[in-house]
Amino acid sequence: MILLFQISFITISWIDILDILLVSIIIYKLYKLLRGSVAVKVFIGILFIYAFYLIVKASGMELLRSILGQFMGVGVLAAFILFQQEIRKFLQMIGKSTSQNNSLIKDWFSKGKPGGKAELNLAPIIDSVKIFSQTNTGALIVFSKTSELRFYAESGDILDAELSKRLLIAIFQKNSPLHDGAVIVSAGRIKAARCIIPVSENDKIPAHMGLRHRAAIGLTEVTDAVVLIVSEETGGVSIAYNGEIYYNLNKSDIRSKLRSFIYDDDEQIAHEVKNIRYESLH
Ligand SMILES: Nc1ncnc2c1ncn2[C@@H]1O[C@H](COP(=O)(O)OP(=O)(O)OP(=O)(O)O)[C@@H](O)[C@H]1O
Repeated sequence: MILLFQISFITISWIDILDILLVSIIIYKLYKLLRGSVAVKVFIGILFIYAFYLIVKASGMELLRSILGQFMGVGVLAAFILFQQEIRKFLQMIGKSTSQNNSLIKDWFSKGKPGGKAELNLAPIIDSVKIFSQTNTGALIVFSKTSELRFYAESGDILDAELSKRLLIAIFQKNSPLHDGAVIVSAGRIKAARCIIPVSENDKIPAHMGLRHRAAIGLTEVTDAVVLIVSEETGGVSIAYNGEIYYNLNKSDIRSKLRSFIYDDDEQIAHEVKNIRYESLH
């Protein structure tokens, strides 16, 4: 092992630095994920007990070490049961960044080749959203990017139908059996309707945003999907992406936001477009 430096009797190597760095990143990511939820208190409690266990172990207190050791063994199992949802979110977050990197590599290789990315026809979406907004019809439309979102599509009814204004209007009509939940659009087709998507637990989401908006934000926290929301209450149109929500959008904002987020095009410029109400939830 390559020795880096020594502080009294402790020798520190590059591996130790890397080890500390990786553990700090994992703890920070976990804390960020749990922040605002009840689980954060349990997480901090476990961290304290573990730190205490390490001190007891290093100081050679055998009896206390063996008691705490037993507790830590059961504690790991208990943590898996207690944090089921958070662990799933954490793994989904890792999966999200991995699939984004894969798509970057794919895009890089497909540069210049025609048909690298399927072109989505935005006209039926913009036209139907205009009608939903004018008639105060609630709608939740998910656009998949690198993942087909099969898991979420299967929570609803699979349609695999051509994307059209008429079909979108028929689905979200208040007396339609498919109007509840989200529609998933993937590869330019309506994959499924009545889908259940994960609800965000972010406590920075304004109180006036209900479950429809929370679910839209929630899905974009764990996938790279873009979600369009029409409020049943106000007719207002919002777009959620990457855990953030952009609201009170007009027709041209909707078009430009959808374009920039779905095709990762001019994302930064779109961020700075004036008059767009943007809620930073991070
Ligand atoms: N987890 C979910 N997945 C998919 N759809 C959901 C989910 N939770 C709620 N919804 C949809 O949102 C509707 C309820 O919306 P709610 O009124 O609570 O939200 P909201 O954000 O206040 O929207 P609105 O402004 O339209 O009232 C449900 O009827 C359902 O269609």
